[in-house]
Amino acid sequence: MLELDGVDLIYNRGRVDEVVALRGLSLTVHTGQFATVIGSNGAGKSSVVRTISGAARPTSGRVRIGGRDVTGWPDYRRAGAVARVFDDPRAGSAPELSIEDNLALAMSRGRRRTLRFALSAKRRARMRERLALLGLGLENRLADRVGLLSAGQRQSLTMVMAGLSAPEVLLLDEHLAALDPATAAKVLALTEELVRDMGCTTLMITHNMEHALAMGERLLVLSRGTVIADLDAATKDATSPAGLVDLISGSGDAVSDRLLLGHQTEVNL
Ligand SMILES: Nc1ncnc2c1ncn2[C@@H]1O[C@H](COP(=O)(O)OP(=O)(O)OP(=O)(O)O)[C@@H](O)[C@H]1O
Repeated sequence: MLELDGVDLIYNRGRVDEVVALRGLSLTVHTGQFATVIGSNGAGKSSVVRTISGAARPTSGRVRIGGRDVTGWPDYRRAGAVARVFDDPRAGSAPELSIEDNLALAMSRGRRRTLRFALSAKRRARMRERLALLGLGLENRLADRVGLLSAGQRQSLTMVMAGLSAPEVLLLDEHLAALDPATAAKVLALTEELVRDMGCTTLMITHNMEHALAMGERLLVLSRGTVIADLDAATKDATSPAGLVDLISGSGDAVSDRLLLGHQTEVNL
């Protein structure tokens, strides 16, 4: 279970350029629940992700993972509990290392295990099995350097790597944003499968209203650093992109171009 309790995050506190990115944000995401998060530019989506991953420390409030208070834990200490997939497909893997070595590192992430342990025959079989799920043939290219892969292949690999580290919380931080629409659709389908397979608590940040509505069983709408709407599966199913636009603009936030563009791109496909 992931819990944020009265979290404030203030950047540049006490300076003229002070920004309140999160204000009194409280949120409970139950174990295994898959929630999507949407909001306009500057709503606080990245700040939520950074607060959970440990990249940013809240100014006040608590963060708990699996009942443990991790508020004061830096990101490296949370590595075994939290996996984050970034928008940049290059960010999650080492280009000079082989697919196999990248996966081995992912398996040992946050644990006291050596690379040799990670490369046992059993582990290699598990890698192959996971890669085969992608349907990209990567299971037969274990020795290839990751730098040779396309953006979509690399982001898919990053997703598999995130799963291998067996995190309690998976943060998908606009992980489709840099992919072309066709590749994004493939990685999206894969996301659904991997998240189900991993069974971990998942937050997927997106600018794409269709994706926010279609994925997961809960939708959180952020505005000005707080949750302004928390839709359960049934309400989400009954909500249209136009309804989401109304929710966001009703909160006083401008509906950013990226939200609208994402919507139109999907509609035109
Ligand atoms: N490192 C930082 N220093 C100062 N202000 C910041 C910093 N990071 C974010 N902010 C500000 O905090 C607020 C929330 O930003 P955040 O990046 O969390 O929003 P977001 O919803 O992810 O936006 P976007 O969709 O545009 O990426 C914004 O006003 C932003 O300008």
